[in-house]
Amino acid sequence: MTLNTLFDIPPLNTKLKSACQALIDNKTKPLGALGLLEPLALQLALILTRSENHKIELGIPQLVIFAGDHGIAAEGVSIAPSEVTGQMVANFSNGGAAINALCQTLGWQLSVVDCGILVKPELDLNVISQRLGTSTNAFHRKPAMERATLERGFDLANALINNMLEKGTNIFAFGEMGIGNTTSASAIFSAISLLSPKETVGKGTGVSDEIVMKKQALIADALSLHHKQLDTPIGVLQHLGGYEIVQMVASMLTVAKAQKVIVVDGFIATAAALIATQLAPNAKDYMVFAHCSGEQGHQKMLEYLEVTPLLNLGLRLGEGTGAALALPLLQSAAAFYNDMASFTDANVTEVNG
Ligand SMILES: Cc1cc2ncn([C@H]3O[C@H](COP(=O)(O)O)[C@@H](O)[C@H]3O)c2cc1C
Ligand SMILES: O=C(O)c1cccnc1
Repeated sequence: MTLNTLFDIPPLNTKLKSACQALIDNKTKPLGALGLLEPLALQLALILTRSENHKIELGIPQLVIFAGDHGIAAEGVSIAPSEVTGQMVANFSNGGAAINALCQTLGWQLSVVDCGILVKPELDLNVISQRLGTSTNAFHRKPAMERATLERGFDLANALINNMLEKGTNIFAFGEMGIGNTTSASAIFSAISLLSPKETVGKGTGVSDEIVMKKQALIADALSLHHKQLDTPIGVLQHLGGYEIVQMVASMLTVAKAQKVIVVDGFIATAAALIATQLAPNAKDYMVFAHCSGEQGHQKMLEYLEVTPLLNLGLRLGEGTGAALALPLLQSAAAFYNDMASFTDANVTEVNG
């Protein structure tokens, strides 16, 4: 597969827009009274239905966690060493992480993908192997990865998601695990937005102010080292990204190309969404932004993308937790769209003019 085949994403079926909006407006409630659930229902209808008489049918939702290790972690940019990435992968497989508890409660199907972590997971773990290496290069010294590695990551993720699409999945969320990956996500955001690292770097797992300054300095070094290669989204991803971020970008593009729903998680997932939308602007139409995380920089990233998140719970975990939590809101939007009566049907006096 060449990368470009994923950039050609069909626009939403805007011919349906006024009919679906009218259907929402004619339901027995004051205009707009269901708040953000209303544009959410409209978006779901435009993605998943083919006429205003059709219901929104959400299938079994699929959450995929992509894990990868980062060379930059050796600079001490996190509260944890890189080994914790692999330990958490085992924890996901054994059902003991926050995301397991949420998926279990909310009904997400969960898959875990090793995109390239320090030590290969034990064979008895339920982990899909799509390894691109053992760790990226520290990006303040070298490109995070080779271009061919990025392309291989696109192929692997594309094949995995196409397989899930063939089973009928129409709602996806992507989580990540990778010690040091908030530094990578901030670098990506700075390279694309041209905001200084001071504005894009936060505390990640909860590092000290001193480490925050170190993260900023490492990113500033990387931006100046690679500046000639940062003028395309693929250049940014190759030089500053991570193996898990590459596979998230490709997965998002694959889902958008298939015209299904992507629920976007926190800071790192939104950095992947940022690259995906730079590569294919129409991809944004298929994305629901689940939440604004506690990571400083996430709100600015959402503003840069001109999107409104559904939740603001101060989460700062990743793993797909924020995306998982948004599922009941998507289900509620579909439920009111599918099941509420119109003023005419219910014999209620039309109040919306
Ligand atoms: C035990 C543990 C579980 C996690 N689950 C997600 N993350 C989150 O923290 C990491 C990013 O933050 P930073 O850039 O500061 O390393 C990612 O792995 C992310 O998924 C975790 C981090 C830890 C330590
Ligand atoms: O917003 C996130 O996704 C996030 C924030 C801090 C650490 N890991 C993830």
